[in-house]
Amino acid sequence: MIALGSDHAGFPLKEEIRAYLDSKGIAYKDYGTYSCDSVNYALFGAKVGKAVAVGECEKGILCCGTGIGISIAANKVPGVRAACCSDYFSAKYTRLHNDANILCMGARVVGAGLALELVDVFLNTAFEGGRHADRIAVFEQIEKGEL
Ligand SMILES: O=C(CO)[C@H](O)[C@H](O)COP(=O)(O)O
Repeated sequence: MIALGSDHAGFPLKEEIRAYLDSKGIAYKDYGTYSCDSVNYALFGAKVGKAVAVGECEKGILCCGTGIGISIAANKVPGVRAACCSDYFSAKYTRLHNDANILCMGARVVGAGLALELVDVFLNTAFEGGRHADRIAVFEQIEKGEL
């Protein structure tokens, strides 16, 4: 299950992604927003972040204007590793090396064609583990205030 979310600026891109997931038969839960009416992106970053952190959804996809604000919000939720990406290499390597669990994109940055390529590689690339797992383990220590 994929958690989807956006603010008003990201809403049109979220709708493109929703249609793409439908066409691929990939299950998702849409946490809003549901129109172009102005909203606060942090609320939707938090909703999707929590859904992923508690295991309700395996991964998340978030869109705002830049992808940055909504990624900052999602990353405040312990257990979330949200990556704001606008190129293929980063979307691939944030899975391979960072085990990112939320992909964030800016609807005012990337077109729908590129965004769907990023979604595809993000959802279909496995974490490499090994030396990268040791590095990810430090995130948890930071979250617990141990570092
Ligand atoms: O990108 C964003 C946050 O990082 C927001 O989508 C953006 O700030 C919204 O701007 P506006 O209210 O002018 O539509």
